[in-house]
Amino acid sequence: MAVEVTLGHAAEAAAAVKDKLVAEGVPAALAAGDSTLWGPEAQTEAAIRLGWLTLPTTSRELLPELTKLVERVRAEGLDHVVLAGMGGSSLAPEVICATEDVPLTVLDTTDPGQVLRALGERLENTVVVVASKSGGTVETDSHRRIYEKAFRDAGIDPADRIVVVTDPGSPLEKTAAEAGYQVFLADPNVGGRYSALSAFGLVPSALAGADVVKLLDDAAEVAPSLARNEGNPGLELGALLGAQALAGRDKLILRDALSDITGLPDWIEQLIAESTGKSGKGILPVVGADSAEAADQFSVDIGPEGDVHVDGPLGAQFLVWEYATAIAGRVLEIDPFNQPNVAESKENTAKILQGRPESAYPVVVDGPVEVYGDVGENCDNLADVLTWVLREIPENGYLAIMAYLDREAAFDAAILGGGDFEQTTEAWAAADVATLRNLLDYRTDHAVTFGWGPRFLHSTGQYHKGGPQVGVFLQITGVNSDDVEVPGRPYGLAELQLAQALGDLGALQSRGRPTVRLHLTDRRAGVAHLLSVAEEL
Ligand SMILES: O=P(O)(O)OC[C@H]1O[C@H](O)[C@H](O)[C@@H](O)[C@@H]1O
Repeated sequence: MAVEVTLGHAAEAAAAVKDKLVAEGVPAALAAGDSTLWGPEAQTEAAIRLGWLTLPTTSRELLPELTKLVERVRAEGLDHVVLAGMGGSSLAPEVICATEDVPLTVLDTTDPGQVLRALGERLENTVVVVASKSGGTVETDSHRRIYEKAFRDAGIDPADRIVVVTDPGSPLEKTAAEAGYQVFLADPNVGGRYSALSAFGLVPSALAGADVVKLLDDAAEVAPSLARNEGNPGLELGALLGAQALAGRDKLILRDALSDITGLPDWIEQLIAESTGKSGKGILPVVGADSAEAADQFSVDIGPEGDVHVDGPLGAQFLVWEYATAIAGRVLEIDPFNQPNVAESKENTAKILQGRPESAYPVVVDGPVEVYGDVGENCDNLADVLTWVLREIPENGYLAIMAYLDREAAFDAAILGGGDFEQTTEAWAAADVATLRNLLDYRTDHAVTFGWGPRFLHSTGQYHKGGPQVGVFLQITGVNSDDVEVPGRPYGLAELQLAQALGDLGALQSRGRPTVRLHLTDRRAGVAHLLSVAEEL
């Protein structure tokens, strides 16, 4: 089944951009892997970043070894699959498994409570995929160390339970070889966010029980159309994204609209934000909003409905969105394969971990919520602070909420509450800090994004620092009652989590953008207070 892109009211603007791309011979050149399409400065990187175009075929080489691994894991009754991976090393498997409704525990967090929950769940039946292209990502390295210790403490040999996916020659490949872990080497000519159909997408998904052959088949079916000038969904979509951004509609509202796919917007968010958000330009994906409300926004729905929509099976969607993002990069004249500003927050975090964060004093304390930052003088309570934050958003700007908390904490509240489906959903929303996005969105026409830290650092984090400097940043941290030591490191997850939050805050502040940190001195009460204040604004 192919992918259908319906452009609705946006068709005319996209057509002009598409005609230019066709006249320049771009569709066939991109499909053939031409690394010159993004200009001389981008060429060296592009030359080693176009391997995703052929993954629907080349990834099949992995299947025999992967099938054997799946059989072994099944035979041993290991039915709790944990994936430790950040950004491009976990976002695709999360969508694949959610879509196929097979359970996968994704660890892309440094929240001690969230990691403890995963550790506490059926360790004796657990297999862990440690996925990192670079092999040096601090979160994933920490998770590997933590699970190694947990297995050893339980009398389990980590070599029986840890599977590694990485690039050839990475430090993780070396560590894995020394430890005797099974290693799947990924294609090094594929960047992290373009790696959905590589070993990074396939290994954890197959272990969790997803049909990865179908994924490759669906992608292979759409691949030939990507060389065409007409009937090329990647070209249509790329021209649309580029045309909208050039016209000032650079906030992309992404919605799941009655598709069979669950959660694709979160994967697209990383692909588009990291690929386009640089050199003061870019497209900001907004996940969770109901509709485009302002002149700088436009909506694309995933599924068969909506004015502008993209419909088709998941494997094909991956390839089409990757192609479209590369096309949008050409239209916007940026390099869609680098992420020049991601390292900055990581470096700040490393510095904070080496020293001690400077102690700061809250400018406002409102119940279980402490407020840090340069908020206006007349801010006496949380309501004033939130109002100030909303007023600071400039024309064509946006608000980014970034929560370094436990992504699953609200599930506990919902389960504890009992009740039917509706009551459970309500209890969950009332305890989920992500609900703040909807509440603040309701108070402004500007785009409001929500990201879980440190997950978003590997996604929209690039855009916030490298894209147009029109963001206002609301960071949320919380007290940790538990901690998890990171074996072999002088810090635990709680310290790492706070250092990541403060490291990114520093990077945003250095750009002169308004930044506020809300610190919850009691997490549950803090979230409840924050939501009730936002509701009353
Ligand atoms: O797979 P890894 O090397 O661990 O990288 C995980 C993530 O790290 C960085 O933040 C990159 O900007 C992302 O594109 C990448 O997906």
